[in-house]
Amino acid sequence: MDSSHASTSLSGVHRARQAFFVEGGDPGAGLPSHIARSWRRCSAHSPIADLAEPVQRGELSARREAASWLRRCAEPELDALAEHAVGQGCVVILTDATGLILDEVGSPEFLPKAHRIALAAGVEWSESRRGTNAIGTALQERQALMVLGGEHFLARNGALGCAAAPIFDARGALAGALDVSGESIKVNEHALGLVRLAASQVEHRMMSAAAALRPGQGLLRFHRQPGLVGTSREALLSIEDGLIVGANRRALALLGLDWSDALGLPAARIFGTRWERLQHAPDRVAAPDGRQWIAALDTTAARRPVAMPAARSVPLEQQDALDPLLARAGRLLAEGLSILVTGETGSGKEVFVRRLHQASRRASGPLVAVNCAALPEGLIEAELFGYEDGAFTGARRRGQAGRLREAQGGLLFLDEVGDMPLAMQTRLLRVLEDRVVRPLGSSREFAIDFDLVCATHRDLPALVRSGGFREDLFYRLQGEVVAIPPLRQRPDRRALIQRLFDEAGARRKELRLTDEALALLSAQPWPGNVRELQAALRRLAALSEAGTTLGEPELAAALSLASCTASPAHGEATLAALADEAIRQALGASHGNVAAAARLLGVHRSTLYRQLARKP
Ligand SMILES: Nc1ncnc2c1ncn2[C@@H]1O[C@H](COP(=O)(O)OP(=O)(O)OP(=O)(O)O)[C@@H](O)[C@H]1O
Repeated sequence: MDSSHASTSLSGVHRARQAFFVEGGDPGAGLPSHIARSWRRCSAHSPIADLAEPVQRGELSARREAASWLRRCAEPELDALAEHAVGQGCVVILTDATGLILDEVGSPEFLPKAHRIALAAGVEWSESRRGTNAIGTALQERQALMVLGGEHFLARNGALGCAAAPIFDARGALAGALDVSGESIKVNEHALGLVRLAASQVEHRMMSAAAALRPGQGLLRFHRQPGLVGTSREALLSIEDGLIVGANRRALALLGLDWSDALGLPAARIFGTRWERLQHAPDRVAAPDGRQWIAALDTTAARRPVAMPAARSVPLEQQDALDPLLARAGRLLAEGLSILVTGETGSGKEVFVRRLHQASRRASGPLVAVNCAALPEGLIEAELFGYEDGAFTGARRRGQAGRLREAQGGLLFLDEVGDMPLAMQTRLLRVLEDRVVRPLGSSREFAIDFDLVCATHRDLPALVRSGGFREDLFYRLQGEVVAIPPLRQRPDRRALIQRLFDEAGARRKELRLTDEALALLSAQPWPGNVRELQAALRRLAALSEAGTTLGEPELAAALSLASCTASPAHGEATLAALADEAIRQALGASHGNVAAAARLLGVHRSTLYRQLARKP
């Protein structure tokens, strides 16, 4: 906004304040619509205190720790914006998703003034606490915007000018906001453009660094312009098992989708089946709808040791009921014990392991995940222990270090360890005892050093009793057993349902759940646990009209839920029969191809293998 525009709007704002605050009427047309909306929201709130206190220092440290991933990824942008801010006599601010100021840098001349109006670390600048202001209003409106002078709800902030942009994670949840603040006349469209660009660069960094940490996830980078692929202006999609599990805003803008449409969509729907053959080098792809893209796929990131930027503790997910388990497992892991994570399918075992790694002393090392159930028996040995040149004929001629050596200095995650063949168990035990590995066909041994976490949905003690799992390996693996509770038993399931619903598109569409609807959802048996819940909530959000409040009838119309009074045993039996029928149909439609059937069903391949193994 140039200064002439600013002065015109100044008189407009003056009239609007008079109309709204003095005469109690409508602010009128002279005011940007987001400001008028915000004023109305603020006057509906309980009175906003004129003064604001920062949270206690200990609380601020905890909030910074909780947002450490965001802070690390935002550091380069904060530095770059600070250069601009100092020159302009402004400050740059990073907040968390509630609007609490985590970091503030900038002009020594403006900082003391900023502090006088509580624009300081530890103060929450949400709309409900500070009235209309760029941070709180940008978070509320989910868009970059400016709030200048008298547009602030509180008169005491009337000399201030702020431009802020929200920062989103790959699933559309708010992660925080970036803001430039100064005297009103110093903040203009240029500052707004800078924070908007900086926020999208932070999102790009968060998403590409997180994808590199997530085993089994591919990062599809694309654009219409070849020169932009590989830069921070590219569009990004995270893909797991053929389904889109994350997107940045550029990807959504290019595809004309929003998060609730994109998440869960098969990547083939957008790029055709050709996307699976994409490589790291950008290539041309013709989409089924005729559009042309330049795209590249990073799938190797999780396979090779990944250097995270100086990561120490990076709790990617929000705090939840599993935190005490996480802290305990982290301490034992640091003492060199192995952790065995058990839990039903979809309960969040892999998410737990990812968080454990990120909070561990080995967070800057790789996280290498091996799904023992998904590997064909003949290949598991080579995959784990590696092989020397010439150990195989044909296509696999070049040697390979093996997953154990790839995990050097980091964490090795053996998923579905209960499905490991007995011969492999013997070999693994020897490697763990001796801490050296000898690749197939090699005469050399390599020292190994990593933390070990295993997971299984199977009853390992029962397997040991039936001779399917080695007892000595069992004791070696379970330094500690962490049992992830099924969703139906989690004490925080209401909060989890609410959070996942918000992330599934409900916040954006302003959808609300009544208490009864929340109770009904939390009373469901959810045999597929968080995975099933997530899919149901996405469906619910997608099918609902924006702005509606959803009660039991709306839920019943959108989802086929077990009624609260149905006995769990009956509910589970019916669900099992439904699941069997769905599997039969999906396998038929995909001509027996299990990976394709899993994609059709929207479940992980290993889950389907397991279901099939269970069937008589
Ligand atoms: N705390 C959480 N917050 C958000 N999403 C979660 C959480 N826990 C699990 N999920 C989601 O639920 C799904 C299943 O989680 P995950 O893969 O970790 O389960 P799992 O127990 O390893 O499943 P399986 O045994 O079938 O491999 C994933 O899409 C994951 O993102």
